[in-house]
Amino acid sequence: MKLIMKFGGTSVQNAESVRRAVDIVYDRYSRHDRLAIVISARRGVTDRLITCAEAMVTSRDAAEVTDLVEYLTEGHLSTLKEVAPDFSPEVSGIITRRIENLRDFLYAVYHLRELTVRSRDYIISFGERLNAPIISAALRQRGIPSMVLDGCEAGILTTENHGDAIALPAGEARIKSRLEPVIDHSVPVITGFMGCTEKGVVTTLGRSGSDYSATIIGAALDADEIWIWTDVDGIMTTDPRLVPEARVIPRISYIEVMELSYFGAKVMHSRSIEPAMQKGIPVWVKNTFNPSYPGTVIEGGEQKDSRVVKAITYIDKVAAITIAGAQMVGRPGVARHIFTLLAEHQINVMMISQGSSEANITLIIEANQVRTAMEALLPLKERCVFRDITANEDVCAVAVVGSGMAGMAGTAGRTFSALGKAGINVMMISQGSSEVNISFVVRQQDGPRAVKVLHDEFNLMNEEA
Ligand SMILES: Nc1ncnc2c1ncn2[C@@H]1O[C@H](COP(=O)(O)OP(=O)(O)O)[C@@H](O)[C@H]1O
Ligand SMILES: N[C@@H](CC(=O)OP(=O)(O)O)C(=O)O
Repeated sequence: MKLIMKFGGTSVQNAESVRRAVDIVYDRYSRHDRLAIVISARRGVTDRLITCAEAMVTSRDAAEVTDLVEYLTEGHLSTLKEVAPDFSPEVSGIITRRIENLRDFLYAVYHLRELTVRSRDYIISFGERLNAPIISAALRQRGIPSMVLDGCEAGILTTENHGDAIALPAGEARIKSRLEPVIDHSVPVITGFMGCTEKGVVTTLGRSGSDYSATIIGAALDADEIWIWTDVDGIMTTDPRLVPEARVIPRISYIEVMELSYFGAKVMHSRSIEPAMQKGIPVWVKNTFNPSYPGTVIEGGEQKDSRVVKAITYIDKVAAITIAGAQMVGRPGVARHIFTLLAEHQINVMMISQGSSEANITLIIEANQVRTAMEALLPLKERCVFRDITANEDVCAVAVVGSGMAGMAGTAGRTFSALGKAGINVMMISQGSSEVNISFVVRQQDGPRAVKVLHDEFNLMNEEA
């Protein structure tokens, strides 16, 4: 079978996890599967790269670079020595040179006091670019022929919106022509999270974007299956870190996972489902640390079971922007002005609610975009399009997801009466037109409890509905 396997940050974060990943690849290789491997940066590395790059704009003496270089060198080279001793001299040269290149780039940001979106993407792509040579060497150490390709070399072509780029259909033929001949004789290790524009400028696909890399490649190669290897047994009824009784969902539909990931289920990147869905390729989510467990399969069709609700998600890094004023009532074009300005500033609106009197509109956006959104919209206030604009960062969004709720009365009633009984005040409600989710906003401190209350209400910890 033609199989794409993606290993997330925890699955490649040290020698022990790399060995497990290599065992998994070896198992499929010895069954004569045609394989392409997509890897993430080691856990924590992307965060460190972002912090250091941002610090360079104001840093006093760029001392952060020295710390980062030490951290990256120590972590990567020690793992390399353990998992691929025969290849260590050759590959450590590649890694050291790459770290030097990164260091020079960070110093350039420090001297220029400017971090452009392009530079930021280039810098944060180093997490994957430092890791891929290690995984590939570890495969060769195990007798598996392997080579490294970065996302750009693999043919992933993207839009120019840095930090959250989207794959362009034109990349599909390119990926196919570059990778098909390779997988006949080798197991390529491809850096996740990155692609490039038509002009060859490096872009990144958004946090957790390696899942997306895997499905872009899987779709372009018409893979039989895509396997996402992570640190939990599959997609669960909610984040197990929030509710330890959470249970693995054996089968779930593409649409349901899209909703789950959009509303914060970190286990899959929200855009990663679409390429697989378009080609009808099953995506399995599996645990690197428990590989014999079947995991979750994400497929087409309704995957209806007796349950109306399959999972609850929670996203805490959001903010509510409320725009109010009687002058908006009955006046066409106000919403257009607002959304055009937000789009021009690359602000993604996650939820919208408009009061029936039309005197106010509330938008939920990512918390780190609040300042940009306020600055973008203020000119409308000055032009008296509305009276007032406020931001509330003490909020979080919760979503109840399940395709079974479409056309079934009662889910919203049960959801809100359970929250009411628990004394949780709901500040805003929205239901997607697909009727696969009901999402709502509560105060940040109520979020985890709302998830727990609903997980209990819909009896999600038990196998039977
Ligand atoms: N519904 C869910 N099902 C499974 N995991 C979830 C869910 N919601 C959130 N998570 C979290 O997602 C984590 C896996 O995502 P991530 O840390 O990005 O892994 P990786 O580094 O392998 O890509 C899990 O450890 C879990 O805490
Ligand atoms: N390194 C990227 C991409 C990624 O997909 O990571 P993970 O697979 O660990 O979620 C990030 O941290 O966002």
